[in-house]
Amino acid sequence: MSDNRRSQVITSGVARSPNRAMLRAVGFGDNDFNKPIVGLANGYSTITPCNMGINALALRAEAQIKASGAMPQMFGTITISDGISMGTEGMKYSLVSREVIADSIETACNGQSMDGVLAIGGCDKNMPGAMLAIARMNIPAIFVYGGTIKPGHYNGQDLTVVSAFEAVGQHSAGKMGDEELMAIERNACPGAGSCGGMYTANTMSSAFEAMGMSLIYSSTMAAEDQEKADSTAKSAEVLVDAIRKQILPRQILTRKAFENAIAVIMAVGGSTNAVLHLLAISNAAGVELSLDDFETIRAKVPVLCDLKPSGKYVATDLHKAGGIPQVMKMLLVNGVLHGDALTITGQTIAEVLANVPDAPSPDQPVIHAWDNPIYKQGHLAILRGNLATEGGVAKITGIKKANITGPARVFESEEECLKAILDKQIKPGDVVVVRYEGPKGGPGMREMLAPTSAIIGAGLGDSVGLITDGRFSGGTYGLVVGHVAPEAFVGGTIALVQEGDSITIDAGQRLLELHVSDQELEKRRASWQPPQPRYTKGVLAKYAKLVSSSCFGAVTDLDLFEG
Ligand SMILES: CC(C)(O)[C@@H](O)C(=O)O
Ligand code: FES
Ligand SMILES: [Mg+2]
Repeated sequence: MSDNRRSQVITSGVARSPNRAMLRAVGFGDNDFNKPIVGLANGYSTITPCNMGINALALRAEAQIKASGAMPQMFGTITISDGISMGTEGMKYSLVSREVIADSIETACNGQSMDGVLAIGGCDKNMPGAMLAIARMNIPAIFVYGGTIKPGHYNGQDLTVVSAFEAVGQHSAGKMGDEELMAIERNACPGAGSCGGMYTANTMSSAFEAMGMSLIYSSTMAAEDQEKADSTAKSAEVLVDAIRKQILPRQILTRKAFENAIAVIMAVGGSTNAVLHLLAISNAAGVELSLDDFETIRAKVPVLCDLKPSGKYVATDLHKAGGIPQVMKMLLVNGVLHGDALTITGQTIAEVLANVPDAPSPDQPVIHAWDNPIYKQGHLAILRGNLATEGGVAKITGIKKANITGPARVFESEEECLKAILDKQIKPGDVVVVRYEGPKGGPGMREMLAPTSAIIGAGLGDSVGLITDGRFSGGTYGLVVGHVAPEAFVGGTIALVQEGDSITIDAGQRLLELHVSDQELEKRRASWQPPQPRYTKGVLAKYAKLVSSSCFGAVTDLDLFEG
């Protein structure tokens, strides 16, 4: 079978003469029509440091695809930078952009019968967006991460953009002056690359490396380093080879691959968004995966890496300490990683990791030894209770105790909540509720980074809980529970909470409970009115109409033609 098995429908036979005429105009010669056509989904954008270095990588990939005997066809994919839109109405487009990116890559590749795709992305949604498309299309594919930013420096501290979010909280709490705030702002983001801690972008790049869909070591390389460009070229070569061998994404994206990704996310202390994105990708790949699988794996996997947001180091430090392969090898030798899962190179995970030492070097502080973890179990816990019958996701890091019972302080939006924190209306012991920020209600589950950073900045991280039907940034930590489902907009119990009601968050018991009698809740439910949708036209309205519960990944194509 030829390597251009898909693209021959646009390149061969008399009837395709007009198609070939078009392709000749973009550089095809007589000998090129039997070569595979490789889509190059280029996430380049100048709006954000996360994606501004990607065009150079895309050009490198383009040259290598050609050199490897295939025909690269570049197209752009959009990006929404959470760091730019955070805290504004625009942030509602963030999760929505994941679907737009997936839809656009699927549309470009399937609409033009491409034989494979190399996707390059930098910011949070580029990665899951690309992987959704890859899983849906099931054509040979590889993901190339644009790379992490290097840390900024100020006063002997390493900075990331989240330092600036936390500085706002400290500034409002009167603990930081204007000058220091400005110095942090000026130094937080020193160049190109995705937000530098173990935030969402670095979490998802690590997950994809663990799943075998990116080359090893590639997910923690700095965007600006030469090795990033070299690894991009290598990725292009590996992809063309995978097209020849017809290694398909669904052979790689198996249940074992998802379990491996979850294990790595726990070990590195990754973002809550990974829960949402892996559920979404499993839906696209046709793999059974549920919230409970995260709990099962969490029980077996310790947090090994001391990384921001709650830890000390950034992704480039993890890279120097041995990167994701070192973490994976530790998980493998301790029996919590599937070594027989396939990678895009055609080798198994165990084969790819063969030369990685079983234990990390004792001369580095980032990756702890297996028997000296940061936390004995994973940090992403799935909570349930009358407030979250479809589950909620807690991130338990950086706090002294993982439970709180206190009075509800109810806010109908992120803005209202942030204002109350900055106005010092939130007191130790309070449980903040931010609702109508869910997949349908927001729509789009905004990330509550400004309120959670303001809580940390005000020194309330250990004494105030926060629950929301929205999401969190990878930069968030504290006593926080997101993805609370069912969401307020569809009449979930979170909609029925009243100011002053008692709420328990207990990560140890995995409980999220509203202490109001069933009878009283029934009464409240009977008088609850669904609110008007915030958007009735355009992409936010389309998303709100189609989107599933967060417990299925907040996807737009869950059961479109069922029942
Ligand atoms: C702005 C950030 C840090 O990128 C955030 O959006 C995240 O999810 O990690
Ligand atoms: S805003 Fe792009 S990775 Fe953080
Ligand atoms: Mg984000």
